[in-house]
Amino acid sequence: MLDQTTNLGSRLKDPALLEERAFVAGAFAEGEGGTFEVTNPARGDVIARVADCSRAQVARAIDAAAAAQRDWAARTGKARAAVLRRWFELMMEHQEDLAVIMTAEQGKPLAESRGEIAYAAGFIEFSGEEAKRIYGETIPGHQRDKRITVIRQPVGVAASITPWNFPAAMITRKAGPALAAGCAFVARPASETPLSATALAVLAERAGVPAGVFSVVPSGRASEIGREFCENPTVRKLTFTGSTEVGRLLLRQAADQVKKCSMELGGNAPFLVFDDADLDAAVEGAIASKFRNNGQTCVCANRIYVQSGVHDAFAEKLAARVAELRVGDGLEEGTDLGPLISPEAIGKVQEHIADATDKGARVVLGGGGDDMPGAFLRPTVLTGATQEMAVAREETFGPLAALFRFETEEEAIRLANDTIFGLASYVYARDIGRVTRVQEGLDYGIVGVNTGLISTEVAPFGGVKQSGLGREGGHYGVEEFLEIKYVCTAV
Ligand SMILES: NC(=O)C1=CN([C@@H]2O[C@H](COP(=O)(O)OP(=O)(O)OC[C@H]3O[C@@H](n4cnc5c(N)ncnc54)[C@H](OP(=O)(O)O)[C@@H]3O)[C@@H](O)[C@H]2O)C=CC1
Ligand SMILES: O=C(O)CCCC(=O)O
Repeated sequence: MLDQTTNLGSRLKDPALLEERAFVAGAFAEGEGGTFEVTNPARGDVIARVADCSRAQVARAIDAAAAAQRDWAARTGKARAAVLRRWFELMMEHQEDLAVIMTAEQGKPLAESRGEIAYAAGFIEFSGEEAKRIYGETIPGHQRDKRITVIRQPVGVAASITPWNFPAAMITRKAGPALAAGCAFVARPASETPLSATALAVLAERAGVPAGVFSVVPSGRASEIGREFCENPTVRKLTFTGSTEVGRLLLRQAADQVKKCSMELGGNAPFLVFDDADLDAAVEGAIASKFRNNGQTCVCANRIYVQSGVHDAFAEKLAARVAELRVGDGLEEGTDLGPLISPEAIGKVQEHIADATDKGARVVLGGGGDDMPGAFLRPTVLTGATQEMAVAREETFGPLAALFRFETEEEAIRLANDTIFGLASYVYARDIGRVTRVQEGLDYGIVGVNTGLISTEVAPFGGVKQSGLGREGGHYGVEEFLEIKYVCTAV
């Protein structure tokens, strides 16, 4: 173990949560592929060497899941709920340690990491409660001697591939509902952020999740593990969060076995501010949405459309608020914006800024050229953005607030929908008729009305168009892990 790892461990009340091994079939194990390095994006130093699971090791985790699932699925919903409740409680008891681990590997400020742990634990809690309510149905028979019943059963072994931007919540948002439904689960975390996942495994074991029901297989070989999940017939459900590009690839690979898939893919969220909006609230909403996780979420406002009558006032207020945001190491209290996940991620933001300014946009604050070391980037606000710019077509995934001007409601809806994506969208207005028309006109899976924060474990999160398939959260999330069986009985 490296010095920095030891240092990180010494910050924890429970150093056993800092786990570099994989969790396969109920046991912590070294990686058959050796190890891969995890770095702290705020400093660029190596903080851990984590087990690099081989494809064969992942196959064994899948076999163990299949074996463990039979008993897990046979338990009552109440019994599964009790285990999930304990897992939730342990996450909250260790919230601070889990947050420190997350910030060290991901970079987000501690306050956001604490928030993510509560959010992540919420999925385990909520899904566990839903385990008791996996109801069937009776349907009046189509003939005098026929009785029709519908039952819901677990889909089988589920496997996940998740990104680095929410190292805990993207796993629990899938694993919680899967376990509630009676599935066993194999999680492959992003190679940048495996430590939050292995810490979850430590707590799952302590909570009494049976051996094999939840495995964590970190690996530096994403495409190999993706192939195993798609080609191994024991995996009946693949659930992925990440880029649309990788989502498409996994869908193609999963097609050969007609595997059930949930895909939570890229976004390009429009944030509409109308003339009648409460401007101060709209500015706060834009800050919350745009700069959460330093702009690195698929629901971050990517295109801020402001109606002409309030455009200049909004731009001025927004720039003033953004100027107050403190950039720094997420482990230091008071930091508002941590580093980006990697120096490469900075490149994409800078490209978007350069492309926009080349095409006529004006930088109001920031600008991307900076002498800060590491993966840091000061936030930028620019005006005069248009649909032709890269920032209008692709998600920036960074701290760039691009303002577009519009005149009419129809134009705003048209511009907002002018994208292949359809995950989250936001509207600030006070006229109830306008709000209703706009929320109905937006081709998105999620609409925030007069709020910039829409994420919660109780609601169905997911997108339309190329933003994905399926929903996560609430009872909808559990349904993604259930099959419907119709039974026709002659009496
Ligand atoms: N919808 C969302 O929430 C997210 C969207 N994105 C978008 O994607 C862009 C790129 O980010 P990035 O992190 O590279 O996203 P990716 O889609 O590449 O990565 C997401 C996950 O998929 C894994 N992965 C990558 N390639 C494959 C493959 N061939 N088969 C199986 N799994 C694979 C990654 O592994 P590994 O970590 O080893 O690369 C990671 O665990 C961002 O700028 C953003 O626009 C990114 C993250 C989340
Ligand atoms: O960006 C993502 O990966 C989606 C998760 C965002 C959220 O849950 O709010």
